[in-house]
Amino acid sequence: MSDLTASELSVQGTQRPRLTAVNCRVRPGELHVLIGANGAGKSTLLASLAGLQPLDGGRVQLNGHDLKHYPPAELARRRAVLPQSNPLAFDYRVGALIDLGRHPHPQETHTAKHRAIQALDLGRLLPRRVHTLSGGERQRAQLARVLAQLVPAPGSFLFLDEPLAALDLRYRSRLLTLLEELAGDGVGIVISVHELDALHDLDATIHLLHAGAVLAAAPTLEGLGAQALSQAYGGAVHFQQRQMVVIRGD
Ligand SMILES: Nc1ncnc2c1ncn2[C@@H]1O[C@H](COP(=O)(O)OP(=O)(O)OP(=O)(O)O)[C@@H](O)[C@H]1O
Repeated sequence: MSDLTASELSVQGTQRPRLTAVNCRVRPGELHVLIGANGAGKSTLLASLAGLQPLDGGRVQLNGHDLKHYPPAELARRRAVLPQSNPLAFDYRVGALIDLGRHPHPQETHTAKHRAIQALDLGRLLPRRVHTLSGGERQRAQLARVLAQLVPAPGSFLFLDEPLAALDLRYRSRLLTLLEELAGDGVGIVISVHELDALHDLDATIHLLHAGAVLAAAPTLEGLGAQALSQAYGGAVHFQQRQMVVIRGD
C-alpha cells in the first residue's frame, strides 16, 4: 500500500522547536488540511512530509521506505510540492512555467496539465510573462505547474502550502473541487490553509497545529473543539451561522 507515514517528526528552531514528535499518515485518496496560527509549524510539517525539510528526529516513509533514500528523479514522479513562496529565477511565459512541471515525465503525456489549465482558467494567460501577472494569476500559474507534475493515480502525493492565498472565491472553489477530484483518483493530498471558511464542506481531515505539535485532528472545525481552537488561535472561539458562502462546483 502506498501510504506516506510520518513518525515522531522533530525539527529544532533557533528559539523553540518547530516540530515536536508529530505523527501523521496519508493514505491514497485522502485529503489532509493543516491549520493553525502564524508560526504554528504548518509549513515545516508540510515540507517535512514532502521530504524537503531536514529532520532532527523521526522519519517519513513512502511505501515503507525512508523518503530520504528515494532517488530524486523517482520522488519527483511521485510527489509534487507548492512551497509558500516561489521566487522565479527567470521571467517565464506562463506556458513555459507550467511545462517545467512536466520535466520528471519526459516520455509520458497525461491529462493533469490540461486539467489544471482548464480548472484554473489559464488558457488566455499562457503567452503572458509571469512577472506581468497579478498576484492571484501568478498563484494560479504556479499551482498549474505543480499540478502538471502530478500523476493523478494512487501512489502520487501532492503538497500545497497555502494554495488558497491570493485566489478569489471562484478559483478557491475550483481548486478545492479539483483537489477533491484528485483525491478521488487516489492522490494523497496535504495542504495548509488560513481560510477556515473554505473548509466547511470539504471532505478532509483537518489537523490543528500549535507550537509545533498537532493539538487535534477531525473532519470538521467543530470536531476539533472550541478549547483546542481557542488555545491555538489565542482567543475565545464561537461557532456561528456561516456568514460567507464559498460556492463550490462551478
Ligand atoms: N528556516 C527557519 N529556521 C529557523 N526557524 C524557522 C525557519 N522557518 C520557520 N521557522 C520557525 O519555525 C516555526 C514554524 O514556522 P512555520 O513556517 O512552519 O509556521 P507556519 O505555521 O507555516 O506559519 P505561517 O502561518 O506564518 O506561514 C516558527 O516559529 C518560525 O519562526
